Amino acid sequence: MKNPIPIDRAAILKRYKPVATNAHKGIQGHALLIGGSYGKMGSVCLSSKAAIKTGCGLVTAFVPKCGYEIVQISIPEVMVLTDEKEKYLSEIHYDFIPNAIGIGMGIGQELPTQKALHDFLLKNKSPLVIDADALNILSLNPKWLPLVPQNTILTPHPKELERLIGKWTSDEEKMEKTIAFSKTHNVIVVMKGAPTHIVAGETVYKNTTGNPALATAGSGDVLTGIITSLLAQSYTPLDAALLGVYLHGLTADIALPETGHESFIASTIIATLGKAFLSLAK
Ligand SMILES: NC(=O)C1=CN([C@@H]2O[C@H](COP(=O)(O)OP(=O)(O)OC[C@H]3O[C@@H](n4cnc5c(N)ncnc54)[C@H](OP(=O)(O)O)[C@@H]3O)[C@@H](O)[C@H]2O)[C@@H](O)CC1
Ligand SMILES: Nc1ncnc2c1ncn2[C@@H]1O[C@H](COP(=O)(O)OP(=O)(O)O)[C@@H](O)[C@H]1O
Ligand SMILES: [Mg+2]
Repeated sequence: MKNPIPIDRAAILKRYKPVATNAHKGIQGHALLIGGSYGKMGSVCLSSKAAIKTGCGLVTAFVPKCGYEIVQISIPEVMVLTDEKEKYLSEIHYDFIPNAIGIGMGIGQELPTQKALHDFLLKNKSPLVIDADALNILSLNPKWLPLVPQNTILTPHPKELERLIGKWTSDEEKMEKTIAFSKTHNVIVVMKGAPTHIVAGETVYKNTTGNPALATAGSGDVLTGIITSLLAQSYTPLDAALLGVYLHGLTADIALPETGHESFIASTIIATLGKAFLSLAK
C-alpha cells in the first residue's frame, strides 16, 4: 500500500464550498436520519442536531414511536416521522426523496429491525451513510451487502469493522482487508480511530485533526450526522467523508483548551461546529 494522503487544511480548502448568498432551505438539501430505540434515542438526536448544524436546509428523523416527543422537544428544528413499533424500528417509510440518508445509530438488532433494514436497502435510492447497528446487522447478514449502493459511506469503529471484515493480526493486515472490502463492495470506509483513515478502494486518506477528547459516547453518532448533512448538500461521497471527518476532529482541537479532555462531550462537538466552519474561512 502507498502512503496515505494526509487530509489537512490545504486539502480541505480545495473541497469546502461556502454557502451561496442566494441559498434557501429548499436547495440546501434534506437529510433523513434513521435511528434510535428505547433507551438509545440520544444517538439519533445527536446525529440529527449535528446534521442541521452542518448546514443542510431540512432534517427529518425517522424513529420508533417512543422517540417522537424526545426528538421534537430536544431539537425543534428537526421534523419527525415514526415507526409503528413503540421501542424499535420495524418498517421504514417516508413520503419525500431525501438528498441523503444516515442510518443505524442506536437501532439495536431486533429481528424486525433487521428486516426493516433489508427492505429499506431494497427500495432506497438516496446517497447513504451506514453506521453502528446497521453495520452490525450487515455483519450478521453478509448476503445483504450487494444491496448496499455503490459509493455508500460506512463508518465503523474498530469493533464494528472487525465484525464486517474479520479479525486482523497487524495494522497492515487490517488496512489490506479494509481495502479489499472497499473494492469488493464499492464503498467508502471511514475507519474510525486515532487517527481516522478513509478508504476509497486503493486510495487511502489519513485525517490530521482530532484528539482523545473525542473518545466519548455519541461522538460517532455526531460524525454520521455531519457526513450525512454534507452528502445532502451535494458534496460527493468522498468529499463528504473527508470534510466531515476533518471538521469533527477540528471541533475537538478548537474546544480542548476550554473544556479539557474530561468535560468534552458529544454535544460539545455540535456546539463547536460553528467555530470549525469559521476557521476554514480565515
Ligand atoms: N446516547 C446514545 O443513545 C448512544 C447510543 N449509542 C449506540 O449504542 C449502540 C452500541 O454501540 P457501541 O459502539 O457502544 O457498542 P459496540 O458496537 O458493541 O462497540 C463497543 C466495543 O467496541 C470496541 N471499540 C469501540 N471503539 C473502539 C476504539 N476506538 N478502539 C478499539 N475498540 C473500540 C470496544 O471493544 P473492547 O475493546 O471492549 O473489546 C467496545 O467495548 C450503537 O447503536 C450506538 O449507535 C452509542 O453511540 C453511545 C451513545
Ligand atoms: N483517542 C482518540 N483520538 C481521536 N479520535 C478518537 C479517539 N477515540 C475516539 N475517537 C473518535 O470518536 C469517534 C467515536 O465513534 P464511535 O465509537 O462510533 O462512538 P459512538 O458510537 O459512541 O457515537 C470516532 O470518530 C473516532 O475516530
Ligand atoms: Mg458508533
